[in-house]
Amino acid sequence: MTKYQRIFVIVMDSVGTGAAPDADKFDDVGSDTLGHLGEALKGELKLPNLGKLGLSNLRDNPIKGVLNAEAPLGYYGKMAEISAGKDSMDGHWEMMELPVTKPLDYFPNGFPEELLAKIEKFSGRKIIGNRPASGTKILEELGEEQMKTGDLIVYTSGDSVLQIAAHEEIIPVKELYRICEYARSLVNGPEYLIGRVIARPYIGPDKDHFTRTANRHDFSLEPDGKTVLDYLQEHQLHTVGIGKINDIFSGQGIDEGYHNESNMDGMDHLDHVLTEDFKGFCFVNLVDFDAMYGHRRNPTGYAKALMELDERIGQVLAVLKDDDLLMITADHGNDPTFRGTDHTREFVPLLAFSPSMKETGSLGIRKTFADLGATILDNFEVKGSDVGTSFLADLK
Ligand SMILES: O=P(O)(O)O[C@H]1O[C@H](CO)[C@@H](O)[C@H]1O
Ligand SMILES: [Mn+2]
Ligand SMILES: [Mn+2]
Repeated sequence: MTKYQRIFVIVMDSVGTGAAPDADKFDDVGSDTLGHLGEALKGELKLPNLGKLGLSNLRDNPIKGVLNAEAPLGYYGKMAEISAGKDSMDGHWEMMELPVTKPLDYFPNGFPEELLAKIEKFSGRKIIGNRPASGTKILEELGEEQMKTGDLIVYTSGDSVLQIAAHEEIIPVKELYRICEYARSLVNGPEYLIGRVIARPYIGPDKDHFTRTANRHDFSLEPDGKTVLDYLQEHQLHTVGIGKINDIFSGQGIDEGYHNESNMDGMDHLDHVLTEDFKGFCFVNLVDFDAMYGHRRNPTGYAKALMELDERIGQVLAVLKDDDLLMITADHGNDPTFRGTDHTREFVPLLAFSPSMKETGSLGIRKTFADLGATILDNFEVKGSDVGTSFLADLK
């Protein structure tokens, strides 16, 4: 029998909770997004609702400012990742029981000339940049040049991403999307296999005033197999994607999709979906933690965004029905106090709550993010790929 009618999963993008067992392979030993945020905020990181759900309980050492709940509301644990990379796509696909086992290509020394030449020919524009960079820093360096020449700014990071930044008034967003779509078609393998081509539009008069807009668009690889979303859809269960979810899965397996302008806009969409009557799964991604604060190595902004979310979580808890299940997690780390500006290979939190729960407790350390997807399928009695292990029976 279906235990929960509606399952909601909120992915707090990049909110990791301590270096993963394989962090050494990623040069991320010592990273801890939540732990270091607590320290940076010197006790001022107040997360009463996430705290009640067990956000500190799931750790060996509590987050400074976030007390261990004596009686947590629900179940808590943490999950390790088995995917080859530490990008959003790896994390989300793995949650949906499709871990990325083949390492994707990344380009620490920039993209090959031959690939860029094709993009230049297609677009009729020259390419500048072509190196790993922070997306805001590279605008400071090359944005004004782009405004004069109309060249494309191409850059990457430690992830498998090809990012194209373009001033909206110089290269219209539609044109940028067309160029990105073309670039996407060049990197679906076998020669080059890149996780995401990302359009990065921005506006502003000069280098001190450039801001990136919500017209960011991620062109992801299409999932190379069935995900939990597909299995649910095949069984007439409703699937909703809020925020980057639609992009991350190339729309595959998603019935209803919402684009987010910000974390709070994403929570507004969730509030709306919470009023809908359906049987199925709503998957929410909140990207500001990552894009606005993690990569920018800004702990204060990161903490403020978490506190804003915490307040909204409180409101969500108040409207959940007995046959709803809410799970909160993350897709990787992005420790804003760590060296560099890349994601960090970390455990992610796992919080599970339903008003109907009679007991509370630990879900332990899960070996893969796929346990989350396995639990969702188990709930709806749908058979999937069996990559993960369901913890449905533990939720009492
Ligand atoms: O520095 P910005 O442009 O935010 O880019 C970051 O965003 C990408 C996608 O999350 C990461 O790979 C990193 O490059
Ligand atoms: Mn992410
Ligand atoms: Mn990121």
